[in-house]
Amino acid sequence: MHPNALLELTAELIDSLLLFDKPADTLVSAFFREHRALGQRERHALAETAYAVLRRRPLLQHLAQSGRGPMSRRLAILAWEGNESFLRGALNEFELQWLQQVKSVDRSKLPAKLRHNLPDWLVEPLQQRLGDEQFWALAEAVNQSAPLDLRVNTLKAKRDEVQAALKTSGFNAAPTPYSPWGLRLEGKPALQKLDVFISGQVEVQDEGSQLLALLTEAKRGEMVVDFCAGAGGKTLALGASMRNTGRLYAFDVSGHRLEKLKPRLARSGLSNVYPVQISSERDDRVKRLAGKVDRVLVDAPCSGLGTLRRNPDLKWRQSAEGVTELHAKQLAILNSASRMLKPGGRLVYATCSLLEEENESVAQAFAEAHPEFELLPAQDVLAHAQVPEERIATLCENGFLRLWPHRHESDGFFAAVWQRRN
Ligand SMILES: C[S@@+](CC[C@H](N)C(=O)[O-])C[C@H]1O[C@@H](n2cnc3c(N)ncnc32)[C@H](O)[C@@H]1O
Repeated sequence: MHPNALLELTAELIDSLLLFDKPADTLVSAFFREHRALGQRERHALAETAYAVLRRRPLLQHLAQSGRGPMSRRLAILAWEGNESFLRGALNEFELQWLQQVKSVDRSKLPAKLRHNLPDWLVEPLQQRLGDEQFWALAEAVNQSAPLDLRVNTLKAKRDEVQAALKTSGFNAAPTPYSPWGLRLEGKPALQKLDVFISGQVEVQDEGSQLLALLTEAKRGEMVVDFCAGAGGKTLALGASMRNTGRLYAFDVSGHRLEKLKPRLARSGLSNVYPVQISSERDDRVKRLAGKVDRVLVDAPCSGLGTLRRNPDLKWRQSAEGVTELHAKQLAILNSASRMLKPGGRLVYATCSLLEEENESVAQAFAEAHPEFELLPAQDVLAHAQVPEERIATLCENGFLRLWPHRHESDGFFAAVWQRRN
């Protein structure tokens, strides 16, 4: 495709993303379906450039003011993530000079909000929690793209076998530092074509998500509920750690998300999973399981702010008011889900949010209302779960799991673990 045509298409995509009416990944997928002729490299440049605009929107909009022509084209030029000389082939004389001039701006002298590129409502709680130095490290980390992590399906293969098979196919992967199931790939190969993927030996799953399933420690023959299963990333990990025995219910209010679990289940070789669409957390099927379940994982709906590396649009689509509503929803789901546990049973509450309001504050409200649940320090649970002992301390704060993109190279996650007293 001619450079200018690709730049114009990129500007068109940016225009649609900046409406913020749908998730960016949904819009990008729909855009690629509409433009089937685009090659792999063109898609990469287009999507990465559009995501770069979402990541650094305040900075780029500020710098773009001095240019000419449609704003989305200026943003695409400034954020361009493809080949540099290809871009130059798309620019007119004015744009070439302008780009040169903008590149010479000393960005370290710009106001803080143009350097961290986060909305005010998010800056305050994060700065308060982390202090200045860590806050800036986090702001930098969430503006990078995330590595590609795989979880090895231990029902079908061992981690070192998959690592060797990937190497034979020309891909380098290293064991993840914390999860005993994880491999981190170099680059971003098209996995769908690889044998290890087709045969269900691996699934794509961020290392942080793997740690949530590890905290649940689902065992052979147990009755387990993944209460907010979605497309089943954690369900698959739980089913494998149950060695395909017992009963694993995958609940979710979204039938559409549960549908996406089906092909993944087929690849995984699991036959102990029962997907169930519930109407709400108060569904009769939830009530019927009261006091019967060994382990419940509540991977609650949340702001997703721990996944900003993958979903940078979330910082512009979420709000302080939205987070307050989520807190109430999370507590309601956790309360309902907790009733299913039998004495001695384990409850895990998790989010991929960075904010205390969705994390410690929900855990604290739950604990105050439920003295029948005793907190199990996350560091003790992780020590059982084959996470390397010497690394566990860095993963936990005040007895909770707390993962941060700038410290752990994973998405941001929180988890609290309780046991129901006898
Ligand atoms: C963080 S996502 C789950 C991701 C999933 N566990 C995974 O590993 O891929 C939260 C899920 O909660 C579901 N959800 C929202 N409200 C719910 C409710 N009241 N009861 C159960 N699930 C709910 C959403 O549909 C969404 O799929």
